[in-house]
Amino acid sequence: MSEAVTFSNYINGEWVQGASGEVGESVNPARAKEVVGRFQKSTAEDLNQAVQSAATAQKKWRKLTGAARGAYLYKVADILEARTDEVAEVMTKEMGKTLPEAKGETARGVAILRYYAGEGMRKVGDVIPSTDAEAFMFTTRKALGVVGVITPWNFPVAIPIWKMAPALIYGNTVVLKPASEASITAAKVVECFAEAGFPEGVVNYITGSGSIIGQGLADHEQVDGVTFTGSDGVGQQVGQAVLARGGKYQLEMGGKNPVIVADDADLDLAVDATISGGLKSTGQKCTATSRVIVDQAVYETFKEKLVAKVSELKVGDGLDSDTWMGPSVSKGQLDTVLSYIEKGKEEGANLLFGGRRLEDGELGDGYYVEPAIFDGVDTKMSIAQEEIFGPVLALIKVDGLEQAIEVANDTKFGLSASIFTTNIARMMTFIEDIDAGLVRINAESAGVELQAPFGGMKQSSSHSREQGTAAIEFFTEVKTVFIKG
Ligand SMILES: NC(=O)C1=CN([C@@H]2O[C@H](COP(=O)(O)OP(=O)(O)OC[C@H]3O[C@@H](n4cnc5c(N)ncnc54)[C@H](OP(=O)(O)O)[C@@H]3O)[C@@H](O)[C@H]2O)C=CC1
Ligand SMILES: O=C(O)CCC(=O)C(=O)O
Repeated sequence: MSEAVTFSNYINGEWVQGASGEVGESVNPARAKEVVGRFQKSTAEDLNQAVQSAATAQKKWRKLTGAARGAYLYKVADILEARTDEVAEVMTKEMGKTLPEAKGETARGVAILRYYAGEGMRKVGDVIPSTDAEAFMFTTRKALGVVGVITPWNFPVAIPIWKMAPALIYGNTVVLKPASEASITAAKVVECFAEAGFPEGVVNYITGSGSIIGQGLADHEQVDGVTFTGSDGVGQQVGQAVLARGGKYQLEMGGKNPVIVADDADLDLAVDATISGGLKSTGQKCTATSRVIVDQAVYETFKEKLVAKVSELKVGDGLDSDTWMGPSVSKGQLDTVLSYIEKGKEEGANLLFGGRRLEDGELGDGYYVEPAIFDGVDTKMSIAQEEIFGPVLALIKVDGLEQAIEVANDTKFGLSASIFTTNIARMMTFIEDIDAGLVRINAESAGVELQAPFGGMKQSSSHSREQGTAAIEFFTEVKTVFIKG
């Protein structure tokens, strides 16, 4: 075993080892022999302790004023900001995104913490006129209680924070179970919470397998709400388990996000946005562009420009300053991407560019794949329907906006969608007819603003929204109060 640090669980204000004594390894996808850190393979008994400590702490935590809870979040923000370089480097080493992206994500985490710290001072209800002249009616809100937070590896700082910060500000306590592949980055985030001096039990962090700890949170009677981001298969399982015991759940799952390039589009802008939206973070975003729906009048020109620019992208270790795109997060994810590339070819699409595993020199130690561009894609093909979570762009030729929107909507997902056009009537038609929670005009499909609602239609989400003021809807319940004098 190498000298990599072993991280403990954080339960009831203390860093504690799991009952099994077993640890898992988190490796660097850029150099798979390098262990970034070790994490506890926790048991149901450990989980029970974490949930108990959260349940006990919640009674006092919810009695604090919003301003007092916000003061803790402001402290975490300052601590995380001061540790940005360290946290970002661990993130790049652990899940592969480039260092500038990792720093940007950490800065986003800081901004989210400050936003929700401020929410502690904002209104939580409304006065509603009663039909009784002697009565006073208003709404107030109550925290859910204990919230289970199950997060993926692709945004290992921003996603845990955009779930934990609103949970905490509205008076809930939290048990975080991060993705095993990003457990070490999550531990760094939790260190910032620990350093901020939260009362014991308010924030708990427990690592281990999804099927034991994640499923255990979904099944646990004392966990009042579960917020999940990850694959649609696991999301549905989590939702059903929580629903079966009468708990509240929120699911953020996959995407198969289209960009439409109309015949009047600024093609250079559309090419840049397709590349940024589709290939940044190695295509591992639920908001990543994966279907590129181009009007036949500009198809050939757009395709040439796209291939020319993608062929210039440098793939390598995210820590190297000249790297544009890092590795896939794991061997499993790389294999998934490569298998979709094979499937695309088998189903008759034309692999126009890339799509090979990169193994020359030092790249051979990591999980690298060339960005892939498919031409001649039919909307029924697997690469046009299933979430790949890799740097694969599927070009689909259409004739006019009506067909473009029809193709764009022809999927079970509905997270984000963008269009490139200079025509305002087309923009309005797109806004009206596209089935997506995030509608983007002349902008890439990825990238969300923390103060705005985030979530999708159809099978992308549980028809709920995260972030911004929308978060209060999940993390609290409304009480309608009627007072008669
Ligand atoms: N919407 C998004 O942002 C994301 C989508 N994905 C999609 O999912 C695919 C697979 O990625 P993967 O990481 O395996 O995603 P998963 O859905 O398996 O993992 C997401 C989180 O759920 C946990 N988990 C796993 N199994 C269970 C379970 N039975 N009950 C409760 N929690 C569980 C995981 O823990 P553990 O890591 O320990 O298994 C992790 O914390 C990707 O290829 C991509 O298509 C993935 C990540 C993010
Ligand atoms: O586009 C973004 O910045 C957010 C993406 C996201 O939430 C995800 O991939 O899970």
